[in-house]
Amino acid sequence: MSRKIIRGGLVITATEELRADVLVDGERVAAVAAPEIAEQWVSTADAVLDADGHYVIPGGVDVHTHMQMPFGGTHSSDTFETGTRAAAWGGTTTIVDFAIQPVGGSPREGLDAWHAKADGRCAIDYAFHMILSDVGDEALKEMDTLVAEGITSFKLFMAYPGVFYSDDGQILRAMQQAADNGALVMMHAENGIAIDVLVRQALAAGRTDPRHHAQVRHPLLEAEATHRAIQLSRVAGAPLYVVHVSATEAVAEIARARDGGLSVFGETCPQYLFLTADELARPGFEGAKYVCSTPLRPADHQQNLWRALRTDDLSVVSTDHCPFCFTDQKELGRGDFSRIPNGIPGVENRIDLLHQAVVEGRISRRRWVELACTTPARMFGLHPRKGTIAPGSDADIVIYDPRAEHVLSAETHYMNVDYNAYEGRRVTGAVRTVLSRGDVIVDAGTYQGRAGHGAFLRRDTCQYLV
Ligand SMILES: NC(=O)NCCC(=O)O
Ligand SMILES: [Zn+2]
Ligand SMILES: [Zn+2]
Repeated sequence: MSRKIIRGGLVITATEELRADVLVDGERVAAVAAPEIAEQWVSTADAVLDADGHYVIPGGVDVHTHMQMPFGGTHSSDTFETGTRAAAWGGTTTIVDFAIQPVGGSPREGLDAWHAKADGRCAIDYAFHMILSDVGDEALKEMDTLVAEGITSFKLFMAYPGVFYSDDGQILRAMQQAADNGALVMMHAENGIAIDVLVRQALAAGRTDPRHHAQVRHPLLEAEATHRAIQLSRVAGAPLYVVHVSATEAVAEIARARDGGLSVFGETCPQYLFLTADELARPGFEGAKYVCSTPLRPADHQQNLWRALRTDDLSVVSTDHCPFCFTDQKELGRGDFSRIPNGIPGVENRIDLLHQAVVEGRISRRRWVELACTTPARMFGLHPRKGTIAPGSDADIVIYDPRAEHVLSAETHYMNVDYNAYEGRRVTGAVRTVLSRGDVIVDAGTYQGRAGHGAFLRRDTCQYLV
């Protein structure tokens, strides 16, 4: 087993920042100690990684990705191989992707299909949530078995009628099951029935461009669904995690629930923090690159999202990485915005974008780590194995250069998609070295990882529940 020392860096976790060295023994962190104490490790080490002038942070945990996901007549363009490699380049060492129960099929079929896609192909460790798209007696029973297998969270959709949509009765039943088996229900909270009416009206009136995507997906329809999901979860006695929150009015619903002592949690994504609905109105069909749901919002929503991240009304920043190429996939919705495959790429850019928020004074360094690594790991039953740097944790570690500048671009990114949503944006801070379970997989611009290094993680249940 190889012993490595990471020397001279500033170790940042969600709770502290300290000048310390980190001893890695095999796949795990063996010790974190002051440099004078760590001095004695040097003679027994196989490698010393110099982190002078760098931050030493836990590897990122991205709990919302969609690799190779069937959607809108196509598949998201990153495979587990390309997507996890890109994640590694961007300092993320764990993803939790969404397996999908096929309509008319069982969650088990969905899980088997996702294992087949991911097994032997991932560069970093991975786990699955399960999307329930056909809630019935059998699927509800299977939830219990899946929890026992480490699939401890289930996403339901109040949007996309005819695709993933569940009605309120199905949602309530799934929540009741989760209240019994300890699973966490994740909600795509948009009123899909009302949205579909507005979509039909817009198309009939000839409003077919990408910018109408955000207009029909009204903030109040996000807020209404968020409110309804919270009330259903109260009736069921189950906790609730609302994914990709973008609207001020939806944040207010979550804040009110949390102030009332409910186990309700919110996630947002970099696209809602750094991009606005103006992107959808780009010339020609360019706006299609920015079609995702919930949609990008007008600029005034952003300051509320940032504030909610500071007050913990929003607790996690994930990417909802769901890439579709502009040239041949987004194209499917030319002339009808409702046919544009929904999703934005970002798994490679999250750590850098959030660091930019540190540089700009929006969040602290510890909050950066908490939002991107520690809380997602705790929320989804992966902590303390993932999301922190402590004796016994997996040695998933990023050595981060806080001063290096670089420009986000499709020319240089590793995601398998032909555009970057943040094209041309200059950021301060860059990943230098990435360790995944003790192995160096990225170092100084070279990739040393391999498909199949990443292992499937059986997760515990959410650690925020009382
Ligand atoms: N978010 C999005 O636009 N696409 C991925 C599917 C989902 O998360 O709803
Ligand atoms: Zn969603
Ligand atoms: Zn998603």
